Parts: sequence; C-alpha cells; structure tokens
Amino acid sequence: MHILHIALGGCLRAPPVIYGITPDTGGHIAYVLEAALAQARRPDVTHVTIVTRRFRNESLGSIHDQAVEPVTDKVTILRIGPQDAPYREKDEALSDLPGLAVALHACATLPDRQFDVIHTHFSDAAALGLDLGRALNLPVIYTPHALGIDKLDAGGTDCPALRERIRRERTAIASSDGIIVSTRDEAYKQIPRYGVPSGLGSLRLITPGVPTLASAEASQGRAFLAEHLAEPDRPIILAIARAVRKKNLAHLARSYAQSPDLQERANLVILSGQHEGLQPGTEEHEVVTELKQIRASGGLDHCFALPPSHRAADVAGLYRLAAQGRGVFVNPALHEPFGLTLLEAASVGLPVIATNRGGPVDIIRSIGHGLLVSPDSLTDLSQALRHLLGTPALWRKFADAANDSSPALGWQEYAAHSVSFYRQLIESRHRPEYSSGSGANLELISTARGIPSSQMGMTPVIVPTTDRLTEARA
Ligand SMILES: O=c1ccn([C@@H]2O[C@H](COP(=O)(O)OP(=O)(O)O[C@H]3O[C@H](CO)[C@@H](O)[C@H](O)[C@H]3O)[C@@H](O)[C@H]2O)c(=O)[nH]1
Ligand SMILES: O=P(O)(O)OC[C@H]1O[C@](O)(CO)[C@@H](O)[C@@H]1O
Repeated sequence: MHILHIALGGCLRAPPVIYGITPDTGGHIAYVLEAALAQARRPDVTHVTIVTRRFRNESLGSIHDQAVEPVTDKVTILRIGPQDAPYREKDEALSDLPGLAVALHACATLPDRQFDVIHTHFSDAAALGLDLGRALNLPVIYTPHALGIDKLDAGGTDCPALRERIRRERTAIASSDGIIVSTRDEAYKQIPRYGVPSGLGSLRLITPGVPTLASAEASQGRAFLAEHLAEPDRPIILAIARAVRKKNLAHLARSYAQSPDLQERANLVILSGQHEGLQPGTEEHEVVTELKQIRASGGLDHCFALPPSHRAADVAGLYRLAAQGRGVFVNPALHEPFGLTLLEAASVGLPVIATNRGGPVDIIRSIGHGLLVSPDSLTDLSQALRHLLGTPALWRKFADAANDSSPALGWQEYAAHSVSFYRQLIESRHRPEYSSGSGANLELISTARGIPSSQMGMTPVIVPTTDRLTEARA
C-alpha cells in the first residue's frame, strides 16, 4: 500500500522540526510525521509520501524550498507549488489552493507514484485531497486536528477567514470517505455540531501515540534554564504550547503571579514558540507580550522563565527535569482538541493539570496521570497546583500512572488501525455496490467504548474501533 498524506500548514520537514517557529508549526506536524514513520514500518506498506507546501524563507529554513526530502527509505516529503512562493499562515494561503491542486495532480499522476489512499490533515488539505481522490478514484480520509466551531467558542475571532474554514470543514466532513479523530469530544460533540447528516462516511476514533522526544536528559533542561532562574532546584510548573490565545497561557501566568506561596514552592517555565522575529500586531506577539507583562508586573523575573527560543533537545530536557524535580505539566487551554503534550508528559512520568475542555478529558481518564480543571477559574488552577505539589502521595500516584502508561504510548497501534481502516475503504471502492457518497461503506454507529452515546446527550456518528489508551489501562 502506498499512502499519501497531505498536510499544507506550517513548516513541515524531516525531524528535528522546530515547533512553534510559526503559529501553524505545531501538533499536526508531529502527528503526520509519527503516523507516517509508524505506517512505513509495516510490511504491508510499501511507501508513505507526505505532500506539503513549498516556500522560500531563509529564516524558516532552506529545506522548505526543496521539492523532495527523503525522511527514511520508505518515507518521502514532497513539496508542491511555485519555487519562490513566500511562507503563509493557513488563513492567508487559501488563495493558493487552486494552484496547489494542479501541482498535486501533476505529481500524483507520474508513473512512479501510484497512491492507494489519501489521508488529509486540516481542511485546506482535505480540499486538495478530495479533488485528487475524485480524479484518481482513491478513498480520502480526513483528520481535522482542530475544528473552527470550537475555536470560535473558545474565543476565536469571528472573521471571514474562520467562517470560510468552518465551511471547508463541513465539506471535508460531508465528502470524505472516512474520518479519523483522536478523541470522543471530536466524535460526539465537535463533528456533530457541523450538522452534516451522518451516512456519507465512517468515522474512527484512533488515539495517536506520543511524539518521540529527543534523547536529552534532565541535565540539558537544567543547563537551558541556568540563566533564567534564581533557585533552579525548585520543582517546575511547565507549560509548552504555541503562542495563541486559545492555549490560555496568560491564565497560568496570572494564577502563578497571584500566588506568592506557589512562587516560593516552584518555578514557572513557559515555552511558547520561538519569540525571535515576532511581528507586532500578530496574535503570537500579543500573547508573548502579555506573558512578559505579567512576569514584569509581578516582579517574577527570578522564578518565571519565558525562554525566547528552544530546540527539540531543550523540550525533552525540560520534561525530564520537571519529572525528576517532582514538578507538574500544565495545559490550561480554553479548548484542546487532543493534547499531544499530555502524552509527552506521561511518557516521562510527569503528572499533569489540564483543561477540562476537549481531549484532555479522554487522556486523563485513560492514563490517570493528573487533574482536570476549568480553564476559566484562576483559583481552581492555583488550588490544583497547590494540592498536587503539596501532596507527595498524590504526585507519586500520578507519576506511577504515567510510567505505567508509557509502554503503550507508541504509534504502532495507530498504524495498525489506520492501515486496516484504509484497506477497508480501498476494498469497498472495488465492490460492485460502491458508489461515491452513497453511504455504502458506512458502519453503524454505536457507542464509544465505555461511554453510551445516550450519556453524551447527542447523536453519535461513529463506530470507534479502538480506544487504545483505555485498552492500555484495562
Ligand atoms: O513552543 C512550542 C510549542 C509546541 N511544541 C511542541 O509541539 C507539539 C504541539 O502539540 P499540541 O499542543 O498537542 O498541538 P497543537 O499545535 O495545538 O495541534 C493540534 O493538533 C494536535 C494533533 O492532532 C492536537 O493534539 C492538538 O490538540 C491540536 O490543537 C508538541 O509536540 C509540543 O511539545 C514545542 O516544541 N514548542
Ligand atoms: O485551531 P487553530 O488555533 O487555528 O490551530 C490549528 C492549527 O494548529 C495546528 O494544530 C498547528 O500545528 C494545525 O493543525 C493548525 O494549523
């Protein structure tokens, strides 16, 4: 099987990726690369091609202007589009889609590129994938990663670009042959909000694995923080997220700033993308500026680190340092579609405190390595921090749960379930009764493992085939 992934946003390249180098260089890239590498390790997969955008921007890396980038002998990144195209964020790049569709078609019809299935990531890629799928009669799978309606609810600006994104997402949901989501929240709450009649495709809940952390040890994290903290041996309250409002990092900073006892007990470390070159007026610039203001007005320079740049090894070192020093990882997002960082924390045995909106509910229920809090309440967050940092037995219990889950967090099962789903969609194309959009490949819709749909209070649209985190704990 030759799998084609399409992911247009951000700076996608062979590892090491510089996450946070742009606002679109985040979790979906980790997901696509890990999925592709794990799928390629299977003997029934001959090759995995990842198509992304080509652009020229020296500060983001000359690799993005290279048409072909081998990742392994079975995984290749292909970059499409004009050679001198500038880098654009996803909302600005929509006008490029017709040109990219032509370029994709040209590269997908070369004799040595016989794809069997197309897996698209985010709705811009779905538009391209659906077009190619129709032309080549290939099944198309859509993974949303982040959906616009919930972004709007989480405080996203209601603007034409977001409305257009929601329109595209509706088309992707309605027209794809299959949808792969990561959480029950996406399956039972977010997708049904699009009001697309179920029946055009089947939807699977397949839990992603953990992004592979660099091998750096805690000592790397300690060295990285050396110049930022006066008492570097205190436990660390760690947050790592793109500098966008939805991630609610200022809420964590405020909660810490209002709690002198927490400042005495632990240091706060926030990695919020790469700050260099942020343009005034952008969301990321505003988010980072607000964090700096909270730190300055609270006189917290000695205990609140906001490093302006970081690399993959620093991220790994910080997670391990936080775990070693009995700290905690915090994801305070207003809404988190899934939350790969919570898996990263689990993989090093680090307890977490996470938003009770979205994917973290599934993740923490499955792994049991932390507490859920409302992202609206400063006191709930500071109390949770006090409780966890001040109760060694609770910390140990969560750390043990994280360590127990660790072996089950790889991508092998994701690869097995996704490839089996692809195969089913490919085979259904060859059955005589198949006709596109007829719903012939629809499986009936039942309940997610352990949660009757009636309890979710909405119409279920899926047959989840795997919920690996739950299985891992069973
Ligand atoms: O400054 C940063 C910010 C992020 N990261 C890394 O980038 C990834 C970000 O993951 P996450 O916060 O889960 O993802 P998002 O970038 O928000 O991506 C989307 O896609 C992910 C995969 O589907 C989902 O887990 C998210 O909920 C969804 O918002 C993780 O590996 C982080 O460690 C960094 O290294 N540095
Ligand atoms: O919903 P938002 O904040 O626009 O973010 C979605 C973006 O973030 C990412 O998760 C970044 O990797 C992409 O999938 C997507 O481009």
